Amino acid sequence: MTAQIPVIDLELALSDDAPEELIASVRAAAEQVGIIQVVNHGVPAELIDDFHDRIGRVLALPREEKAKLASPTGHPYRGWRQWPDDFGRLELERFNIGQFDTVEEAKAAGLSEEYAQLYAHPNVWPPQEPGLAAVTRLYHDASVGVAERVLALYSRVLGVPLSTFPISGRPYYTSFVVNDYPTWTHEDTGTDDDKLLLLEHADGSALTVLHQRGDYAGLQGQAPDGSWIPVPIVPGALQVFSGHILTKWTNGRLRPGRHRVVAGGTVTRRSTGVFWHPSLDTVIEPLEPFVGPEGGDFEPELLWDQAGGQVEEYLRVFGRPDQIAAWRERRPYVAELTELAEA
Ligand SMILES: O=C(O)CCC(=O)C(=O)O
Ligand SMILES: [Fe+2]
Repeated sequence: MTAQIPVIDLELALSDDAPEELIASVRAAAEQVGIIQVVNHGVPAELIDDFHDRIGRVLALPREEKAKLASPTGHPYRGWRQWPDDFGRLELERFNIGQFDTVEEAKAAGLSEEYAQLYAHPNVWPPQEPGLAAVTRLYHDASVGVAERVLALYSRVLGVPLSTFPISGRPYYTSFVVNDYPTWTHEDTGTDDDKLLLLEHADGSALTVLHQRGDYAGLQGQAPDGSWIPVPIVPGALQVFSGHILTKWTNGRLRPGRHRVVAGGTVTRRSTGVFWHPSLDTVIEPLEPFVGPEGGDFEPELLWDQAGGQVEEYLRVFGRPDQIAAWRERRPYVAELTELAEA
């Protein structure tokens, strides 16, 4: 059977009378692709629309207004940022929101003094959208609820109790990004590989819950044979990617959902990702039901060791010299673009 990214009725799949074919399609997708689409997922459509309308108004502001929304300390995962390609052309615009606004808020949620320092770099809330912070919180929490339910579904298809996964009793670690992709205005070779706006990757999360808007299937998920499966825009659906943590937990039984974004369409494509992880003090390692006598295939790693150094690692691999300088000097960074897109 060729690999597929099924659209799953989440409530039905979690119910006692879930049809066996439905469970089988979830199992096949989780084992082969690591991506599903879910409907009947419990996030109200009005909440998704409200969030997207608000963030959409922010992203539609003139560039000089948006430049004021860059992280004041040059943090690559806070506030607004444009991302040029190797030719200096706009490839992706992002708005990142940290899980907590302040160190104090992080500590109140149960983070240690050390871990709470991640939030010493403040979020940037646009003054033009006073309600955005509250709506983001609701949308974030609802997306986390989807991740929890999908993990419950995956534990069902794997035949293990949900309590196998070390997620209870401590605060989750999450990150949050809005991606805004320009339409393609350059030469079209007719090959997807030549118009990638986000290169192929799998997320570092346990699960990622993603909402997408646009007028073409720009998101693609990778099949086991390396081919790419378009993930169409299904009204009301959310996409759920398995991240590296889920793969490590299941000792490779569940595949990380490799995905990429190809340009196209006639309107700006937009997506919002909520990256869901266990708490920062979790040692990520293959869990007992998935490990045979020969031991696990992955080395244990404290999540903090990855998350705490994420900015440095990101800048080491992808940072441009002026971006790195801005971060070292704790000042805002706005990328230079060769061709300035409208607004
Ligand atoms: O825009 C998309 O559909 C995917 C975004 C994504 O993969 C990411 O932000 O990690
Ligand atoms: Fe991703």
